[in-house]
Amino acid sequence: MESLQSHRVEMISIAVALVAIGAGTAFYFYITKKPKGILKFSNLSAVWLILLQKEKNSFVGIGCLDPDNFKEYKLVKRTELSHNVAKFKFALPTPNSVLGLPIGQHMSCRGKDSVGEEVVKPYTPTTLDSDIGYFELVIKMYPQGRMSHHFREMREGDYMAVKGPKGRFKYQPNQVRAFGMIAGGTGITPMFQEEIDNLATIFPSQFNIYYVLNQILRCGPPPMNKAMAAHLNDLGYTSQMQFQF
Ligand SMILES: Cc1cc2nc3c(=O)[nH]c(=O)nc-3n(C[C@H](O)[C@H](O)[C@H](O)COP(=O)(O)OP(=O)(O)OC[C@H]3O[C@@H](n4cnc5c(N)ncnc54)[C@H](O)[C@@H]3O)c2cc1C
Repeated sequence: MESLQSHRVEMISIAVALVAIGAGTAFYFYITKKPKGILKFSNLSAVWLILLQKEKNSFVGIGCLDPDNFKEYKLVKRTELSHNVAKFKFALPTPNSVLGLPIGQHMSCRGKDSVGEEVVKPYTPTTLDSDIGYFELVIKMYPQGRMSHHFREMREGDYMAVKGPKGRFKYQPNQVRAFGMIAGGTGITPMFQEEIDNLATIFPSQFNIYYVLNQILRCGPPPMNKAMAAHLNDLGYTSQMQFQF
C-alpha cells in the first residue's frame, strides 16, 4: 500500500515536471517568437538546458566542448558550396548533445598539413546551440593553406579534433542597444549569415544587411553596360573592380 502511494506521488511529480517544462518551453518560444520554433519532444530536455545557458549567459557544463582537451567529432556530411568552399557537418556524441559554444566565441580545430605536420586554427561554427546533435563549419580552402589541406582531404566518416570555447568576446544580453558588424569572406561565419538574414526579415525596421561586392561582372547590351558602368563608378567601384564580358 505504502509503495503504491509513493509510486503515485512519483508519477504525479514526473507529470508536474513535464507540464512545467512544456509550458516553460512554449512560453519561451512565444516571447522570443523564434523562427525555428518547431521542436521534437525528444529534444526538449536539451533545449531546456540551452535556455538555462542563454539565461545565465554562461556555460553550465552541458556542452560537449572541452576548453583544455581536444575531442574528436565525426564528419557526417560534406557539401561543396563553391570550387573552394565547403560546409562540414559534424555529429555530436548523441542526437541530443549540445556543442556549448557561447555566441561570439570560436574553437580550435586540429589537423595535418600537406607534409603531415600538426596544425591548429580557429573556426566559428555557422550553427548555434539551438542546433542539437551536430555543428557545422563553412570553410574556405586556400591552395597553399596548411589547415585548408586538412579540410580538403576530409571525407565523410573522418574525425576532427576540436577544443574550445575560445575568444575574448563575451556577449551579455542587452549589453548594447545596437551592434555594427563588418565581415569579409569567411569572417561572415561568426555573424551567423542565415540567422542575420532571418533577423532582417523579421525586424525590418531594426535590422539592415548590406552585402558589399568587390568585383562586379557586367554583361548585356552596350547602353546597359554604359549606364551601369557610370552608376558603379559613382558608387566607388573602380574599373578594375568591374568586368565586362
Ligand atoms: C576567430 C576566427 C574564426 C574563423 N572562422 C573561420 C571559419 O569559420 N571558416 C574559415 O574558412 N576560416 C575561418 N577563419 C580563418 C582560419 O582560422 C584560417 O586562417 C584559414 O582557414 C586559413 O588557414 P590555413 O592554415 O589553411 O592557411 P595558412 O597556411 O595560414 O595560409 C596559407 C596561405 O593561404 C592564404 N590565406 C590564408 N588565410 C587567408 C585569408 N583569410 N584571406 C586570404 N588568403 C588567405 C594566403 O595565401 C596564405 O599565405 C577564422 C579565423 C578566426 C581568427
